[in-house]
Amino acid sequence: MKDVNEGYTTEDGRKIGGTVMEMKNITLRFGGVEAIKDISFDIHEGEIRAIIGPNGAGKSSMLNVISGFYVPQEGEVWYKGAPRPQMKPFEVAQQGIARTFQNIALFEGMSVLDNVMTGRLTHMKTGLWAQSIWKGKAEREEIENREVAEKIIDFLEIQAIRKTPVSRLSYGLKKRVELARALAAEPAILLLDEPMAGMNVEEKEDMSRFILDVNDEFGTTIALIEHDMGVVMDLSDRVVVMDYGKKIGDGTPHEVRNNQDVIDAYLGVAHD
Ligand SMILES: Nc1ncnc2c1ncn2[C@@H]1O[C@H](COP(=O)(O)OP(=O)(O)OP(=O)(O)O)[C@@H](O)[C@H]1O
Repeated sequence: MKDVNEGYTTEDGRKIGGTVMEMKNITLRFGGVEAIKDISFDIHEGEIRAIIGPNGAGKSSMLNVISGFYVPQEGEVWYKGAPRPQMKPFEVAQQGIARTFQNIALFEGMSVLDNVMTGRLTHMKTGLWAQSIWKGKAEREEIENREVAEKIIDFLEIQAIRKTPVSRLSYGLKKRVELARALAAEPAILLLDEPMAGMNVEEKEDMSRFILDVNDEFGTTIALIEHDMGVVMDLSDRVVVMDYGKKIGDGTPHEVRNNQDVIDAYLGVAHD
């Protein structure tokens, strides 16, 4: 049942692996509204894959299908060469798919470090019962989790605020802490929901750099959604373009930018 394609080489000479995830003929309806209409695309190991489209195009719905939050009425999600059975979002997370949210979803009263540690939950094997009878194992696990969290905090340059409650941070830093928490899960695929939304130019540049660094340093496969086309073009290896629930373009940023359907869709709507 393997359905893994070959890898490819990007325009700037980076080697990308084979298919790690495949959306096959996905249709998702909310009552009479078809949010996703028969869409297929793949995500390769190690690439940065963007899904873009104007407001209401169906991007969030697609991200929610990937993360297991929505179950499509038609189509299949294939992961690592096999169809993924219907599962709950936490089970999808346990399979190595982590995400950030468009509206920051951090524990505001907790420190940066504690928030990042919550990203390790899917890796914690020792339950409360085991902890009470086998303290050593729980302690070892705690130390390992702490090491991963600290490594990511260093990598994203947030050491100076590791003890600061999240409520006191700027918007841009909160977004970076959210990225840190998702990375703490050491995901195979990282899903970013409009990572640059609401940011100023400097914050956008910082976030772009960190996304590229994460992909480069950890080899993490990244799928992100964004409605601002400009933001993702420099960042992405390949781009899917959605409009009114349909896929209207799929290819390298260069190919997509020169696609007439994409140009029309973007010229036809107001942007913020
Ligand atoms: N839970 C829901 N119930 C009913 N309709 C929904 C629901 N979620 C999304 N929709 C509809 O599905 C369509 C696609 O919405 P979606 O949020 O996926 O688009 P989007 O591209 O992410 O938009 P944006 O850029 O504004 O976030 C829209 O018509 C929307 O109104």
